[in-house]
Amino acid sequence: MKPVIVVHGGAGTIFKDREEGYRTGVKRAALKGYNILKNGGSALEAVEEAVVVMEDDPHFNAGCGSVLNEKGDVEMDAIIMDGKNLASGAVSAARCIANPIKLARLVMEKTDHMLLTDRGASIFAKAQGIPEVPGEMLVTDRSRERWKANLKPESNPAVPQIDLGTVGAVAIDSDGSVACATSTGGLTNKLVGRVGDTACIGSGGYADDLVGATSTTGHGESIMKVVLARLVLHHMEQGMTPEEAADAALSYMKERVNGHGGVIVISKSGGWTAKFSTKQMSWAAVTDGQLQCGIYQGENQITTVEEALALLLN
Ligand SMILES: NC(=O)C[C@H](N)C(=O)O
Repeated sequence: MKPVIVVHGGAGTIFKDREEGYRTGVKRAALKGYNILKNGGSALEAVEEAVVVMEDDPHFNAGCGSVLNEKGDVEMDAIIMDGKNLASGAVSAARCIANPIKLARLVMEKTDHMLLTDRGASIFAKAQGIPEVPGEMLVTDRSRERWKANLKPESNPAVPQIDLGTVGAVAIDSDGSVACATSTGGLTNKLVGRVGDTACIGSGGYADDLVGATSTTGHGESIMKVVLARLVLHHMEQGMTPEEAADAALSYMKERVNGHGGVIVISKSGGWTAKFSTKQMSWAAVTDGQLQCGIYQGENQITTVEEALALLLN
């Protein structure tokens, strides 16, 4: 099987001055994951590392760069899933760690559980030797400004949600195994303790070697109502291509609950797509030595991996 990785940097509206940062970020993440796959690494490893790259990049709403809750704090959700055996691990309302996706993987591998939240996630992180980082280190000037602006009585609650920026990855490795990973700071000015779609299996992501894998982004409460990731896979089980399945699931979410978002999808045969019902979604994919990337509907910039690497290193 030819390895493939697809990543997203969130669905929503990306402001012009931030486009380049998003493009570079998703390309870097996809190349990192692809390199792992090319060297015989597993899909699970590839999606985790790709997500770590974006959690560490302050452009994205995950890890450093996460949006702030109503109290001005970062609380993060993340999930990882292995298509081989349907194992998954997740954390919600996780605080003061750099890479929630790593903690999610430890939940999967070191506990009998699938989701740890808030204080429990912190206790577990400490027990696993994950360094605590001061919450402030995850906060960018931009997220603080937006948080403050949204506290003003005249602020429009719909506006803060337009540039989302959750991150995710799906991959298939040379053994034909699939995996997904998704990580987010959630929604700006959310209530303390709000658990979003990202931490919930079937909503924020799903992976099954018998079908394929999906990672989602968008309005979490809508995604949870339609269990978006599992819905995409359900459509593929019924014979749809990744593209048809993504379109059908996103249309259903729009029509049924007026929800918008995006998905990246990979099938068990290596077919893939990146689709969104928002104005934009940053995404990148690597397969066959070729990197593809886009932000706008219908956009697909294609370069060779060598060209992309040369540009990124400059
Ligand atoms: N940016 C996003 O995708 C937000 C995320 N789905 C949430 O609602 O927590």
